[in-house]
Amino acid sequence: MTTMHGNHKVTDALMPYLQDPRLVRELAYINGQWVHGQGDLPVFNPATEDVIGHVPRLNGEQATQAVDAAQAAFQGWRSLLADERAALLLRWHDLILEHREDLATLMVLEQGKPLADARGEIDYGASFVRWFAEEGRRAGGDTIPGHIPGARLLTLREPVGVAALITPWNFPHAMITRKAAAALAMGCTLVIKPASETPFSALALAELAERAGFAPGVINVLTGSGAELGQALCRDNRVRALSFTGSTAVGKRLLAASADTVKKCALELGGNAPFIVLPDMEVKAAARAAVAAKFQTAGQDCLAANRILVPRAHYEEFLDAFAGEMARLRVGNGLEAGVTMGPLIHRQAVNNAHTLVDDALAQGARLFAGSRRPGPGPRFFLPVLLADVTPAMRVFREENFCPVAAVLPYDSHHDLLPLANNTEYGLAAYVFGQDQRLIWSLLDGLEFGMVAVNSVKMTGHCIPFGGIKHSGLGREGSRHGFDDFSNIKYACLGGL
Ligand SMILES: NC(=O)c1ccc[n+]([C@@H]2O[C@H](COP(=O)([O-])OP(=O)(O)OC[C@H]3O[C@@H](n4cnc5c(N)ncnc54)[C@H](O)[C@@H]3O)[C@@H](O)[C@H]2O)c1
Ligand SMILES: N[C@@H](CC=O)C(=O)O
Repeated sequence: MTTMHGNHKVTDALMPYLQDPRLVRELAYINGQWVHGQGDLPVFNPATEDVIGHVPRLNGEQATQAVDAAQAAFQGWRSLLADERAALLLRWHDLILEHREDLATLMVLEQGKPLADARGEIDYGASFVRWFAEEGRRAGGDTIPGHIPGARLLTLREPVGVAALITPWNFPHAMITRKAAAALAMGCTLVIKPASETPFSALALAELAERAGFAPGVINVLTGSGAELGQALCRDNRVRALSFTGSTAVGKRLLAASADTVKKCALELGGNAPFIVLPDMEVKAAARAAVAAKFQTAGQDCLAANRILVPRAHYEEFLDAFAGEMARLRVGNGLEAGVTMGPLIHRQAVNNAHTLVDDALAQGARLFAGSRRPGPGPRFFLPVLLADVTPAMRVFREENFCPVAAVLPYDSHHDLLPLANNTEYGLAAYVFGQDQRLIWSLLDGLEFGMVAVNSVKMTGHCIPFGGIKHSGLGREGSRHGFDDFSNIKYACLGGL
């Protein structure tokens, strides 16, 4: 059922939750128009499995129409002064924060994370919009001390043109703004394809961008099958940059599909973070940090501590402390006060979690704490602590992306780098301890794009976020965030 708000159809399932129901858009956004598709896709609340709304299933032809619109808008957008683009971005930023509560509530309803985490993501996502609005004012080129008599040498930093952004469901707001803000500030125009599980966060961003005054075609949002729409965007030669955040498997397919059109490809892919506890680390503090690093976003986080390495001398003590901290987690509907861990995104994710635990137990792991009983709904998985994990187990080799903690002992610090680096992934790693010599030895030897020492919090608008190996290409945020959306043009002015 729906209710009209002006010319705005809003699903009744969401009405009671929002101050501004017009933020809910059940249509895709192309060239400043809200459009239907070839049928509709349901959007589910993962905590209750209620259908909270529908979005259109667009086809490849409509993806091409979106690229048409972005291409048509590009010259006008890039020709604005950096200050003019910045003003629009800051207006968008302000509108996002003005609607923080509604955006966070909408995120809980479609993604499931606790409301406090959703509010945090809105703040995190908005911080990229402000950051790149300001950085865009300083994104110039260089002059070069020359080697050619009578010539002056310089570089110009130029927007690539139309950028396609394909984003995941686990951070349905911030993974869009982290890309979109950099691309827009640089002068690119956008075609955004959010995850089908969480389209409303993306469409609400488009609604607020429209209110901020972005011209038609500058920002376009497609809804529908990732495979169909993604392929259309990859094949389109006018799309000059593809920025993808998602699984390594899909990222590899998109990289291959972009080869024929030689696009700039930025890939933010999966992780398999080691969490290293050094022998001089206070055990209870290490356990508290490890629980926070493991169960953030119910483990559905690219930065989640996937493998926890503990010195054998403190092993059982750590397991007890970890179990005690894990027991404090409150699993439930993200809208309920006090809930600290929500559901997984779909039933398949729950099945995957059980399969990982079964595989580990079959190979000798210990179920040290936690329960295999059902949670408060079909998409819930209660936290589990596995001890005596080995590199032979899937829970060690794969990105778990669920609330299953995998802990293993080590005997010597010489074991740490071989264990930590024993993965195809290379996104993030954690080290907790005081021995500076050992910390620096690990910092030098860890094959990861980001290393956090004595801190679970590592991410933010000002840091170069990204991985190496099979965790991706490129960096988002920081001053490096423009690289994936710009080209450097060299100019040699001779005969002077
Ligand atoms: N490195 C990072 O910054 C980062 C951040 C968040 C999530 N992730 C990773 O994302 C993964 C979880 O997100 P997910 O389940 O949405 O990933 P996913 O790869 O299944 O989907 C990501 C996006 O790609 C689209 N997609 C799916 N198949 C496609 C195809 N064949 N062609 C084009 N597009 C396609 C989806 O619709 C979605 O929009 C995890 O591996 C996680 O580690 C990484
Ligand atoms: N937590 C990550 C998102 C990955 O899942 C971030 O902060 O970017």
